[in-house]
Amino acid sequence: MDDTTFAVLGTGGIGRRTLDVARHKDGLTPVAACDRNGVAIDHQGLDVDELLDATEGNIASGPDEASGDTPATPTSDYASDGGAAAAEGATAGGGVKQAGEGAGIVASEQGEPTDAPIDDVIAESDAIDAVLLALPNLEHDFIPRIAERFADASYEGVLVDVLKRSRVIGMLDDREEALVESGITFVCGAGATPGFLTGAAALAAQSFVEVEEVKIWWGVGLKSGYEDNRGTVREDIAHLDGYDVETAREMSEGEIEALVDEHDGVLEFRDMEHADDVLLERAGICDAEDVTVGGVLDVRSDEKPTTTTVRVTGRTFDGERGTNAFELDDATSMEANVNGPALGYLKAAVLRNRAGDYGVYGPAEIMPSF
Ligand SMILES: NC(=O)c1ccc[n+]([C@@H]2O[C@H](COP(=O)([O-])OP(=O)(O)OC[C@H]3O[C@@H](n4cnc5c(N)ncnc54)[C@H](O)[C@@H]3O)[C@@H](O)[C@H]2O)c1
Repeated sequence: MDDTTFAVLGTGGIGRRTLDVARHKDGLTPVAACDRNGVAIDHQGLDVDELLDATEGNIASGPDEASGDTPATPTSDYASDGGAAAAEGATAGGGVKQAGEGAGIVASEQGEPTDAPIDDVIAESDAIDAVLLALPNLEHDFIPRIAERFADASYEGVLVDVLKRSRVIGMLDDREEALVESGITFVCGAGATPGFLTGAAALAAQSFVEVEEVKIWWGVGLKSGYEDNRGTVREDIAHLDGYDVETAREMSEGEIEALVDEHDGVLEFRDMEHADDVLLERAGICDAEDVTVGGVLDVRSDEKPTTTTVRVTGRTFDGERGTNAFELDDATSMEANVNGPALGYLKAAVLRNRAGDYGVYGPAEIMPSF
């Protein structure tokens, strides 16, 4: 495969690791990255070492009145900051400011401050083969609206997101005509779950002619990465009983810490609204209602609190009933399991895009078909 130029929107916990992991994949050149305050663009290739050093413990995840994109609907883009309200003025790792002017990418020699980071990347998108969206999605239509903006600019290339919630997929489908017209191949939900584990379920289903049940159970230990993964933790809280995206978005950092304390740092989730269900249904593998997703997040230990597994139960053509299981090693981190697959799906999508295959795909569709 020829060299692929790519951009990362959002350089928080996930986006920073995307740049890091991409160095270990063949033929990927990062040419643009942005966060809520700034943008870095170099068509010859960004200096990833310098960018990662400058943003270590300094990811601009908190809100900043002057920041964000030039929003079509200001409240939505503001809300999509990961909502880390009380991170304003907070310091992390070596006392580097996390919010306000000077936070995030603008601390890099390659970064420029901007009021419209995403538009700045779109303006350069003629020379960008693929874009990975590592943005928070506390506003359901945030990522679909960004896809629309790329289509409005007649972008021809790949978009990949790592979103989690089922209902976003329908919003992308609603925009599919515009995406196809523009020449966009969009792979949605291409992180770990959904993403890697959805793809694993699609593969595990190949033994069967009828799938009865898919059970996804994940474990994440985040002690060392908690500061750098606040967006992810906040979005996960929205899946707890008694919480939703609105309440999670409004919580102050202190309230989040109190909630984490109440649970001794360990949050357990059952029946999460994760898009694995609709993504498996759209690939024809099973009904969405036959998929359950849950897991355990420990923000006080790097050890995974439980082993991540995918179990697919079904019937074979010759009348047997069985369960195929896929298990991740406890030594593999959440970041490794989101970014390896996200970049893998990105590369697969570039091949499709170059073949003229446009539209919205889920991770289970870029696998053997059912
Ligand atoms: N599918 C999976 O398995 C999986 C796993 C982990 C995280 N995620 C998702 O990844 C996403 C990112 O999580 P994170 O922990 O990296 O979040 P984060 O809060 O650490 O980082 C978010 C980044 O987006 C930037 N940003 C926010 N609003 C912006 C805007 N309007 N314009 C430009 N940049 C903006 C911030 O400055 C920051 O750099 C979340 O939606 C999370 O749910 C998915």
